[in-house]
Amino acid sequence: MKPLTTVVNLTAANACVPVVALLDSGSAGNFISGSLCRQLKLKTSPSPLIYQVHSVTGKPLSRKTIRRCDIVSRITTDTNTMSESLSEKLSLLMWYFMRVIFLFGSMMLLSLRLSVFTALGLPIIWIIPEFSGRFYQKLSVQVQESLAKANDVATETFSSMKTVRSFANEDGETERYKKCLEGTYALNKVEAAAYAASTWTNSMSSLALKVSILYYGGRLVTGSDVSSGDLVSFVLYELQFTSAVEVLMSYWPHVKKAVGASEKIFEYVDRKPEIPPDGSLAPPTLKGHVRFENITFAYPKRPDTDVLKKVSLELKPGQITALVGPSGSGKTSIVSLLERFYQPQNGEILLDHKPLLSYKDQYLHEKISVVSQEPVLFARSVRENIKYGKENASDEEIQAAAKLANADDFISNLPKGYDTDAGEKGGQVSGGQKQRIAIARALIQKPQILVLDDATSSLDTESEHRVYSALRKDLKSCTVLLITHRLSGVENADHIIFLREGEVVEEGNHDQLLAKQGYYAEFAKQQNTAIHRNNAEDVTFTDQ
Ligand SMILES: Nc1ncnc2c1ncn2[C@@H]1O[C@H](COP(=O)(O)OP(=O)(O)OP(=O)(O)O)[C@@H](O)[C@H]1O
Repeated sequence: MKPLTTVVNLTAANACVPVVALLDSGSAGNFISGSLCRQLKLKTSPSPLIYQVHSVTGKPLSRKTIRRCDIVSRITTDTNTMSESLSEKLSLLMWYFMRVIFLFGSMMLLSLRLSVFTALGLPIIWIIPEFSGRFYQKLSVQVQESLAKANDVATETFSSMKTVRSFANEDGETERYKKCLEGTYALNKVEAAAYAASTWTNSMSSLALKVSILYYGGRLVTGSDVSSGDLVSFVLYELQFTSAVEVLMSYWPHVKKAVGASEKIFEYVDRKPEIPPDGSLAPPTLKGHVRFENITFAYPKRPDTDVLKKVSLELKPGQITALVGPSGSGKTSIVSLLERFYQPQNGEILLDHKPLLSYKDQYLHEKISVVSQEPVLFARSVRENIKYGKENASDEEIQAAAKLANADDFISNLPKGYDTDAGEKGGQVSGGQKQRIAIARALIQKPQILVLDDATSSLDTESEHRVYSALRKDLKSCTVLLITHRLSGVENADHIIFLREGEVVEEGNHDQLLAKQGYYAEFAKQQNTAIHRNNAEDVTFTDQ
């Protein structure tokens, strides 16, 4: 790893350089690879963001919520520290340790008194580096944390570049990044000073020991207790001995640090997820009948706020069930529970009359496909995006899924058709096109339960209608949960559940709910008013 100061000097010059520099240096800026995650068997659990943050010495710093980037940089830093120390420094430490033993034995053969005198002086060269080492170690943790923070800012800025630019806030972000780097730089200077001071005190203490041995040895020679030849041999051995002890001293903090880092890594590996382990059920056929029974749920971050209160609902196979309600009423939370990302505090979720908990996690995620409002596409071709998760899908299957999602026409009109690059996070296709590719990606899995969480919000009414008609025709036995704010979508549903402040307040079909003149009727009225208002505005605009 390059010295940190080099990294910081590089980073100060240009906002783009540091990321590269940090990545190259293999320091906290590195991203953990998926394979490493798998090797460490890290579970991306629902409450993924709650971890205990530890210093590299393994002591808990505080129980707080940290971001993914923090976890990523912490794990990469710790794994780097551990692998470096174990591969190189531990073997050197063992070699020097054997050397110290051998040299001290030889010294004892030459003069027992001088050897005892040397041994008495050893604590001096032990204690001073121990204290300076602790201080240095504390500082290096701070430097790593500060680097991780700077890296967070860079990552966030680059991944939201469009938003940054549209608010003309490039300078603001550069300033934010600069401030983080300045903090790191300041810490680096202190770290460098501490390093110099500890090296200096180490050398001075061992020099003091050598001088005292020479003085005491001289007196022993004068008193004829030791021959001058033995003293010379002893001093030669002692020089080797102290330099070996110095090397041991300098490597010791690294090994201690590696022990702390390894404790942390194994703590992650052995971490017990806050949700109960999954079951073993993976039946060959699944009907897709879902029941929520008296579900009460609060997010771990806000344990006092129940977002779902005694919710009971049923999703039947072959039916489209629409979940409607004001923003924040808990619709997406229901999906998260169905995906087993969280565990409800009370109540039970049943899938085909068996507790959701008894199913294998992977099986559940194969059988349940969720398309969200802002699906994530990968920077690969449209074809690769559609067959994501089903790598062996044939071209015919890809096209069939795209047709179902009403995406085939626009994909065929793209410059390279299905081989057109979707761009980073799907940046080279429109919002509606992105949603249709995501729906095709979900459909190719042939899920038994399909959840469309505002997944057609960017489609025009005509395209939306075509998607629903195709779904209705093709997914006859599939359970569809449709979350939408648009009346045009809800009207396609067989059953409608109205959620308000975490409670099911009404359910039935469109006509039944309209007749009730309750919340749903009000929702429909508002939608119609909005449509009329939009139409009127369009007319006025055209007149002008
Ligand atoms: N990860 C979270 N941690 C804590 N609270 C959360 C979390 N996610 C959502 N909430 C809160 O839970 C409540 C329900 O959110 P949810 O996303 O389920 O609502 P929604 O009905 O899907 O809203 P929308 O229609 O706007 O998507 C909201 O008050 C929200 O602030």
